[in-house]
Amino acid sequence: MQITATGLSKRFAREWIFRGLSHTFAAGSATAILGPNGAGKSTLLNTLAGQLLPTQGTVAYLENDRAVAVEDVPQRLAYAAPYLELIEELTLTELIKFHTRFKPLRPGLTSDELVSLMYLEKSRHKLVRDFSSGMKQRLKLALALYADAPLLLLDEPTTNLDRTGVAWYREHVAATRAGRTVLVSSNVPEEYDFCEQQLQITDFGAQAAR
Ligand SMILES: Nc1ncnc2c1ncn2[C@@H]1O[C@H](COP(=O)(O)OP(=O)(O)OP(=O)(O)O)[C@@H](O)[C@H]1O
Repeated sequence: MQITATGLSKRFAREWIFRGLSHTFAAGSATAILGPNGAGKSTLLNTLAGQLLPTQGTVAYLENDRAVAVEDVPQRLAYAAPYLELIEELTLTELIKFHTRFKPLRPGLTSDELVSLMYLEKSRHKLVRDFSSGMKQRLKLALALYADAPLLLLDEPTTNLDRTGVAWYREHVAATRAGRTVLVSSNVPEEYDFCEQQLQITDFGAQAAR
C-alpha cells in the first residue's frame, strides 16, 4: 500500500507536533521515523494510519493503483505499539483466537504455528496478565508481523525485549516485511536498520513551524 502525505500537520491545543510534512511512502518500502522522546513519532504514525485526524493536510492511500478510503485502512493495518493493550483476561490460545477473528494470520499460518514461532508453547493456557513484559511484547509483535495486512506499523518494537528478544524481532521482521509498507518509529538503530528510508520528525517539528 502506498501512503502519500501532503502538507500534513498536527497540532494539540497550541502545540504544533509536525507541520507541512509531504512524503510518499512507497508500497513495499520500509521507513524509519526518527526523533527524540516526545518529538511526535507516535502521533505521526497514528495520523498516517488514519487513526488521528490531521489538523491540516491530507493522507491518501493507494493499493494496486486503486484509492483506499481511510475507513478501509484498519482492516489492512497491523500495528504493534507500547500503548496498544492486549486483552489480559484471556489465555494465549483464547487471545489468538479472538484477535485473528478480526485480523487473520497470513495464509497458511496456523495459530499453533504462531505459538511455536513465539517460543510460547508452554504458555498456551496461561493468562496474558501473567506473561512477563517481554513475553507480552513478543506476542504483540508476532500478531502484527504475522497478520495478513499490507501495512505494518511498529512503534518502539523492541520495548521490553532482552538480547534474545531483539534478535527474534530482527529475524521475524526480515521474514515478514516483503511486499508490505513498513513504518518503524524508533530511537534504536537495531529496531530500524533494515529500513531503506529515514524520516526525521524534527525536520517537520515545532522549529520548522515557526
Ligand atoms: N492526545 C494528545 N493530546 C495532547 N497532546 C498529545 C496527545 N498525544 C500526544 N501529545 C503530545 O504530542 C507530543 C508528541 O508525542 P508522541 O507520543 O507522538 O511523541 P514520540 O516521539 O512518539 O515520543 P516517545 O519517543 O517518547 O514515544 C508530546 O508533547 C505529547 O505530549
